Amino acid sequence: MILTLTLNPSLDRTIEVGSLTRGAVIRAAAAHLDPGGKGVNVSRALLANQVRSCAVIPFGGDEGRQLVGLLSAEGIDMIPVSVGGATRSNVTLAEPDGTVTKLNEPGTALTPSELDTLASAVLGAAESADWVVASGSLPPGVPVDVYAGLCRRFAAAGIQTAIDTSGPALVAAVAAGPTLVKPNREELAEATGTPITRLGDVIDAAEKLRGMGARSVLTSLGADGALLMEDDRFWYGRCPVEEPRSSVGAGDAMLAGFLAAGASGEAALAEGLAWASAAVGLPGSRMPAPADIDRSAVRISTPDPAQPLMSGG
Ligand SMILES: Nc1ncnc2c1ncn2[C@@H]1O[C@H](COP(=O)(O)OP(=O)(O)OP(=O)(O)O)[C@@H](O)[C@H]1O
Ligand SMILES: O=P(O)(O)OC[C@@]1(O)O[C@H](CO)[C@@H](O)[C@@H]1O
Repeated sequence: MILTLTLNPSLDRTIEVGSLTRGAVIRAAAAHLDPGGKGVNVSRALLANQVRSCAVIPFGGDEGRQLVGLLSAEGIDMIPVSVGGATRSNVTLAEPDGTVTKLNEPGTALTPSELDTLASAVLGAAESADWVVASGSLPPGVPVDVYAGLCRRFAAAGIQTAIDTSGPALVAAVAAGPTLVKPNREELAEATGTPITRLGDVIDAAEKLRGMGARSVLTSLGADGALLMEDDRFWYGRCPVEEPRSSVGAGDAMLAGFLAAGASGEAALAEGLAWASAAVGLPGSRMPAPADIDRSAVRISTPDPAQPLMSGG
């Protein structure tokens, strides 16, 4: 079973627009509402592919009740912890060429006692978990070492941990020795203080992150694919998408596919890439089901360190 913790979940509203013009009234072509937050998405992708998972989330206000309702309707196994503040809403503006612009609210603060309740819920449920995935930003006021503290407790109990966060929370968690981290290009550059413009920079920075404490590093590189580094070995892969619709949640789908396939080596990287590109071809932050996933387009190759990275970050 894979347990996920999302301290800052969201209602994800995706609005499809023809183009973006600042200051204009833009008439939307379509809109979608999805349950959101990085760990929530990992659980949704796992459920869609019949892999057991349980999502721990705080929820509050009308938005929080709506989030729990949407997750219940999807059949997600979850431990919702009621909190005083309202769950945030995040908005994505999606253009026809697949470009997405995201507006993420900060989220509402968790009190120390709410944080304790959430930590107890995770520690209790983790007894029957193979992995604990802690993902996403921290709401205001939550200490930056919260994931680090959990990593240490799980390591002592022999439970594997995967971390997908950014900034100081990522740096603190890495120092606590997680089994796996899943930065994107920007997060890897920030955590290591290294500019990343070529594939060789990703290899060097991932090695640096391993030196800082992470056991394996799965770096997602948008349209440039992903690079997995573990035990001094690395693999690079890509999976082109013919018609990108929304990359929101693609990194979460990648992490879910990677964990579902054993979380190590070329085969797990290939599965993560297949799930991620399937997510990119779907609207909003919809997670791919088996019928959406095409493994035939995945290409794993020896990385050329000089290869420039084309996608942003
Ligand atoms: N335009 C694209 N074409 C092909 N694959 C893509 C594209 N965008 C994303 N991907 C796939 O999705 C993976 C995750 O994308 P990205 O690096 O943007 O993750 P992320 O920043 O963690 O995203 P999120 O936080 O929204 O989940 C990439 O490694 C790649 O495999
Ligand atoms: O603000 P955070 O926590 O960094 O990211 C939140 C978020 O952008 O991540 C998911 C996609 O990965 C979305 O469902 C959600 O809106």
